[in-house]
Amino acid sequence: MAATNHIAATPTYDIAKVVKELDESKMGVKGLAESGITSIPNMFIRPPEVLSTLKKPTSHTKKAIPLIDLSNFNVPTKRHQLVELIREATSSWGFFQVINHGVPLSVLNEILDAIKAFHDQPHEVKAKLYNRDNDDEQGVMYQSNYDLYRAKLATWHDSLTIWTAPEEKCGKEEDIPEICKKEMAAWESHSSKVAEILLELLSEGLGVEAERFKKLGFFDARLLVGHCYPYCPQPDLTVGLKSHTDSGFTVLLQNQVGGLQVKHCDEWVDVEPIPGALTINIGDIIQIISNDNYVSVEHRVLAKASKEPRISAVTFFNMNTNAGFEPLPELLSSDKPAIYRKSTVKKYLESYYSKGLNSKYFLTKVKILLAGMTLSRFGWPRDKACKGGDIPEVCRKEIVAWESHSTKVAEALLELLSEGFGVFGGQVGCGTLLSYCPTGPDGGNHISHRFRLTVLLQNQVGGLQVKHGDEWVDVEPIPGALTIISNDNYVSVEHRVLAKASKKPRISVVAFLTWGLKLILITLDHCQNYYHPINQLFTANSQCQNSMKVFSAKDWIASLSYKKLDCEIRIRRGMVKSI
Ligand SMILES: O=C(O)CCC(=O)C(=O)O
Ligand SMILES: [Fe+2]
Repeated sequence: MAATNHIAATPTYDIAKVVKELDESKMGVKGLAESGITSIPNMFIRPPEVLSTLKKPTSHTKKAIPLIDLSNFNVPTKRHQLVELIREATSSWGFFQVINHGVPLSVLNEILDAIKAFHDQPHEVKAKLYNRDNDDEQGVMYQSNYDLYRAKLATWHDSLTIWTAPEEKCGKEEDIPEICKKEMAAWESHSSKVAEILLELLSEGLGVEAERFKKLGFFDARLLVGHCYPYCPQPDLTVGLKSHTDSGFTVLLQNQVGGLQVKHCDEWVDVEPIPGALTINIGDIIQIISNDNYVSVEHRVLAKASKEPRISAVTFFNMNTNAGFEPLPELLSSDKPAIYRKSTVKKYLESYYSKGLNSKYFLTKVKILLAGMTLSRFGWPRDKACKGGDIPEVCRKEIVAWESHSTKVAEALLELLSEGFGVFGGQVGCGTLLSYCPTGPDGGNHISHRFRLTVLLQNQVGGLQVKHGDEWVDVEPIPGALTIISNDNYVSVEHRVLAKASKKPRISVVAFLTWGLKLILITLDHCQNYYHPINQLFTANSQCQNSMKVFSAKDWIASLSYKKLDCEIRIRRGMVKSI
């Protein structure tokens, strides 16, 4: 304990070492809290961009996740209304609370008390159960921070986890701690009944047969978790559980301490503890299966300075690791094509862990690409050029202006590149493409077009991604910025556009020319953040590192004499480096 604090104060802080120390001590964060520390070790301190979101907004009308009364679920005349309420809640919030769900209050109180009693046991008792199997989680495990080694930082919680299905992962009867065995069994059986009712109602909400989710195997893998979020001396510097999404279907019971928050319209909304209520949410795989009719929403738990710990009992319902999933065919039509490709739970889990529990990353990976609507106007060669009068009047003036401006940018860039690379000749053609991506995928291929240089302007919706190594990286919308994409003679940069559930369509306007390098972002206005996307795109060992550059407007204008940039390009002999 003292060692951990000592390390926290040392300037050369070896996070991996401290994490290992905490793990090997088997004391959990509860042990740490009880050791009398007044400040938390550095490994728990979240970055400023997270800490700034922990403060409560001062003047908002308080939002709350939907609260749904399940008493009528078996009344045929009321069922439709209930289905609608649940459909609405799951499509807009991804979360809701239920009351009158049929689980006796005594069962709820007993499981919370039993989980607390488990965590309250002396260190020596719990330490015997403390184990970590990062590769194949199964059986019964007690541990602090189940993602301790995968996540970059630790959070303020300890958990007891018990697998109850499938058979081969199941915790052995004798391994389940006596202190909560009976209560865990009752919680599992009752939470499963609630899950069964709700998965039926969710199926009906999609207009598919009531048993659909059950038949897909959502009861095949079951995990019970008893979380404990103990007293934290500095709750403003860390979180109880970091922001994440779940994978399948989750039934959660919390005690009265609170701290669970759900992200809704970019705001963190408290899930207020309601005596007797259960909190329900769907995860990423259900979002995919429902073809985005239901949304999987980020949530987190705040750390608290309350003496009473937050306790939660959670049952996760999932498909088996080897199961495949894809948007339900019943939901698809030419108007509503599949938004996601087929995948497997195994791939989902690999992606989840490889990205430090970033589950949403998987959704972008399996998202089908959009072709969108396109309108082309080719300025060159002449035989391909459409006549001015062919351009729809609604955007004629603007397209002509865009074409002239983007061509100037491109020409200046081409001259620079030509000088820098020492290549001349070839034909400079220009085409303009307006792209509008409302809904609907093309089911198709990543774009890697034949034009040498592309000048692209996008609105703030985002969705453009560039392939960098094996990863798809977002090209963040920056107000006033143009994105330059190019294929050089040898390497072309694959890029694509994601489908979005945003109400606003993605709009982009693109000019294609024949020459270029790989990817450059030019900011045309004063934008403090123009390094951000480029930093994301850079990694130490990538080819892209040598083929991208951010130009500020100032640099760009200054460079029109071509001296400064030209010099830099020449030095790199054909490679453009970052500034
Ligand atoms: O303890 C809680 O309320 C949240 C738990 C949770 O989100 C999880 O384990 O995935
Ligand atoms: Fe969760």
